[in-house]
Amino acid sequence: RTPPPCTTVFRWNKPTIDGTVRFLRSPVMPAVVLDQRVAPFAVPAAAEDLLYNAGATVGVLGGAYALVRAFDELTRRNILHQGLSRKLVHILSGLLFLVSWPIFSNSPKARYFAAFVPLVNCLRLLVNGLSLASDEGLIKSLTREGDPQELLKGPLYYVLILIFCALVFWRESPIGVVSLGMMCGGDGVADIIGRKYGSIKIPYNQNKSWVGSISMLVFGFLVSIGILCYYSVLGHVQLDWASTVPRVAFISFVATVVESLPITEIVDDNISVPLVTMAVAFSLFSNS
Ligand SMILES: Nc1ccn([C@@H]2O[C@H](COP(=O)(O)OP(=O)(O)OP(=O)(O)O)[C@@H](O)[C@H]2O)c(=O)n1
Ligand SMILES: C/C(=C\CO)CCC[C@H](C)CCC[C@H](C)CCCC(C)C
Repeated sequence: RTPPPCTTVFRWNKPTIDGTVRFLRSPVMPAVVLDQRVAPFAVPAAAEDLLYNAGATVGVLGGAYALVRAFDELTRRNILHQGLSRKLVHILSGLLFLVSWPIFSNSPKARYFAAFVPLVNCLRLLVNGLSLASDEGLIKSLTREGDPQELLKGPLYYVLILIFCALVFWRESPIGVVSLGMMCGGDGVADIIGRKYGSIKIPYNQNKSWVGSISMLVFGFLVSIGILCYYSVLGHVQLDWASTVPRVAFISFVATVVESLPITEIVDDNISVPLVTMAVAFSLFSNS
């Protein structure tokens, strides 16, 4: 069948939802105009979409592996303390995962390809946490004391939240973005700043400090707004910023209060912070 006579802005074969191989001008990538009448052959869009997303998954998996290995190496060489390395992996993994979401296609199935990355890491954590294997680099860069069973707590909850946000909220909703912004960006920075400068403790929790909580509030808010701007520029979300900014600020405040509570012994921050953030964000954004 002769392809329709039309001119298309070519964007690296990023297929679209309705099955046509229609290309969108990207604010990020250079655009090349291609006349489909001279296209050498047409690959079914579904197959092209699958190959495209599979490639993106492999690339992001490689990035995840490289990130953990890099911090393992920095810890081995005593360039970074193990605790700081763990927190930096905590911050960067989730935020870079969010940054990677627009790489995937516009297909409704793209979120499953993205979620496969934290799923693979979830299996790595389970296998090593149950001592069925022993990836010393993984254990050293993701645990406080080098105990493999630590992988089955904070890190495991962390990747499960990444999977949940990718599948349930994906790029179209600010809820997943803000939840991960507060869990990864906010909580991670609270630890780093709080440990170093947190001499004035919070009255109701002597393990947390004012400067740590304020750092979480500010950094978590800025990261969430930054990622939402990034998604907005790429066309994944359309937000009324006049109402979005105060809503994200309020959500960040609530998440920070929850993180400051003396409940770590009962529920891990990697569960309480994102779940409360999701609940508040859902109530504030679901009617918009
Ligand atoms: N609002 C906060 C949060 C953390 N901290 C500092 O960071 C340390 C670790 O914080 P916490 O969030 O409890 O870390 P964990 O979640 O237990 O650490 P991990 O993520 O490594 O499990 C605290 O003891 C404290 O010194 C702080 O001062 N103020
Ligand atoms: C130590 C951590 C949490 C405890 O508070 C972080 C655990 C990190 C995971 C094991 C690795 C997760 C990788 C991401 C799913 C994907 C990152 C992709 C990006 C391109 C680097």
